This record gives sequence, C-alpha cells and structure tokens, in this order.
Amino acid sequence: MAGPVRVLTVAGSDSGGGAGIQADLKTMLALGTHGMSVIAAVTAQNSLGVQGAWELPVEAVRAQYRSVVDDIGVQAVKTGMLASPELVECVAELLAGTDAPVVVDPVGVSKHGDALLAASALDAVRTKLLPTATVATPNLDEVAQLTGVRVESESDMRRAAAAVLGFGPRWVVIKGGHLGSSGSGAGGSGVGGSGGDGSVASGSAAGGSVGSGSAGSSSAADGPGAGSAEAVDLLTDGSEEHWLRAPRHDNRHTHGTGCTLASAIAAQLAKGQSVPEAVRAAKEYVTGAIAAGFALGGGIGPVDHGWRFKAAEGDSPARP
Ligand SMILES: Nc1ncnc2c1ncn2[C@@H]1O[C@H](COP(=O)(O)OP(=O)(O)O)[C@@H](O)[C@H]1O
Ligand SMILES: Cc1ncc(COP(=O)(O)OP(=O)(O)O)c(N)n1
Repeated sequence: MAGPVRVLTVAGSDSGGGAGIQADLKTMLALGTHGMSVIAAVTAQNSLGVQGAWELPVEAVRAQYRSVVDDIGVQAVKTGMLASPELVECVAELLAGTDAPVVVDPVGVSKHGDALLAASALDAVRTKLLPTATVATPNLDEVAQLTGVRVESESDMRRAAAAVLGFGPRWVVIKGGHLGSSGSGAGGSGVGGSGGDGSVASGSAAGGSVGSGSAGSSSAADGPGAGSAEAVDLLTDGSEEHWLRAPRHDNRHTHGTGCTLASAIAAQLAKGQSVPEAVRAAKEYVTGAIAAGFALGGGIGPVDHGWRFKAAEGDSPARP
C-alpha cells in the first residue's frame, strides 16, 4: 500500500505530554512515520507524578483498534499502559490477529512510583500479552514484577532476559536505565490502588553514539552497575546477544524514556528494519532525546522528542 509508513500505539494518555500516547506520537513523527493511537487509559499527570487514572471500556479500545486497522492498516504496533486485566486480555486478543510486528512495553509503574497497571493484570501480561510480542521492552522494575529476577548489575541482565523470553516474546530488550540511578520513585499510587468500580485509583501529587556488540564482544560480567557512566541495554532472542551502550546523561529530565524507546523501535520496524537494526536506531534516538531533556513544571521534565529537528536547525547543540 502506498503512502506513509503507519505505526499504531495502544497506550495511556499523559496529560503532561512527556510519556504515554503523546510521547509515542511525537516519536513516530520524529522518525518519519504516521502515528495513530488507541487510547486505553487517561491519566492526569505532570512533572510531579500521576494525580489520577481512568481506564477506557474494553469496547472503546476494541472499536478504536478496528477503526484504524481495518481501514488504514498498520505496519507496526506498540503497546504501553494497559491498566487492567480486561484491557490486557482484549489487546492481546486483537494483536494475535495481526501480522505486523508488535513492540510490548509492559508498563507497570511510572518514574514517580505511581502504578499504571493493576497487580491483578500481571498474569495476563505474562501469559497473553508477552506471547504476541516481536520485541518486549521491560525496565528493571517491570522485570522484577513479571519474573521475580532482581537485576543489580549487567551480569544479572542475561538471567532477566531468559526469564522474560520464557513468556514467549521473540526478542527482549532489558533496559538498564535504572542501573545507574537510585531506582524508581516510591510512594505514589495509580491504577488499581482503590476504587471499588475497578477503574480509577488516584494518587499522589506529590551526546556520543550508541555502541553495540553481538554475543561475546562486550562483557556483561564486568558491568559497572550503579553509578555507571553508560546506559546499557541487552537485546537478545536467546541465541543472539546485542549489548547496546550509550553515554549516561546526567539529566534529571528523563520523563518518557521507556515509551520513547519502545515507539522508536516500532517506527523503525515499520520502516522494514530488522530487530537489531531497529533497536540500535531507537537507542540512538532516545539517547539524544535524553541529552536534550528539559525542565517543565516543578519536577521531572520530559525528554525532547524534537531534538533532531532542533539540532538540524542549529537551534540546539544536543547530540546523543
Ligand atoms: N540518564 C540516562 N542517560 C542515557 N540513557 C538513559 C538514561 N536513563 C535511561 N536511559 C536509556 O533510556 C531507555 C529507557 O530506559 P528506562 O529509563 O530504564 O525505561 P523506563 O522509562 O521504562 O523506566 C534505555 O535505552 C536506557 O538505557
Ligand atoms: C500514560 C503513561 N504511560 C506510560 C508511562 C511510563 O512512561 P515511561 O516512558 O516509562 O516514563 P516514566 O514514567 O518512567 O518517566 C507514564 N508515565 N504514563
């Protein structure tokens, strides 16, 4: 089919514009594709955290998906915040019927510690959603939630990858973003924390290029762990191993990193790249976006999805 490369995100809305659907659509545009959305949940969110979350009815999610896929068509799909077991099951069932590559970001908790997935949905993520994934992109907190494996150094990332692959995705990216930080925030709340109607729980308010090597070309055992100068991710399908290394930017404005990486992978897959090519290009894009992350509000600001446009215009010196 002629026309632009089409990518669909099935995720939650972030009113602050840094993560969720908004981050996904900005990323898709920045990478030269046409982004489309199925909104699964709406959050009231800003730089301080998530103040409220509301999931959409299953019929609304199914209808949005069918409207897009049956008429316009998709060349890749990315999933993010799905909030409830019902939505996870519905989306998994829809994805089982597509031939397009699927990137599953098994969003569990925001950087501020607000839950974005009900604990009762974890099993459906493991048994129904992850098996539909071409690539799954858990962060270290999500790895722990889903598999019980606690990653404290690069050498633990292989065990984490094997455990996630056990649920059936073809590839997994274990994101080491949290290895060099003090971990995700604590104390917030979000989906599933309260609300007998099963819907909302509202909460607190409270540059260099990417290096990668295939199996054996970089050692996991000598990983620097906390305080690392590098942000290291492991991509593997259980036989090939790619260690993706980029400079760790000392920038607190990192809201939306995981959504941005996953939708960049989906955009590159939609353009026809192989999984290792797509993940490498996505890592380079997110690294530049983190380097250019900026203050907004009183807390953690967003990554800059437009960093390449600005760099091209000579507007900003930002480089990955
Ligand atoms: N300070 C940083 N500098 C450079 N890259 C980072 C930094 N923090 C995270 N990353 C990278 O951003 C991507 C998303 O990772 P992460 O922040 O762990 O995801 P999530 O938002 O899901 O918690 C990964 O490629 C990770 O290595
Ligand atoms: C609506 C919504 N979806 C996902 C997230 C998590 O985004 P992520 O990219 O992991 O960034 P942080 O929350 O960790 O900054 C979200 N916050 N909101």
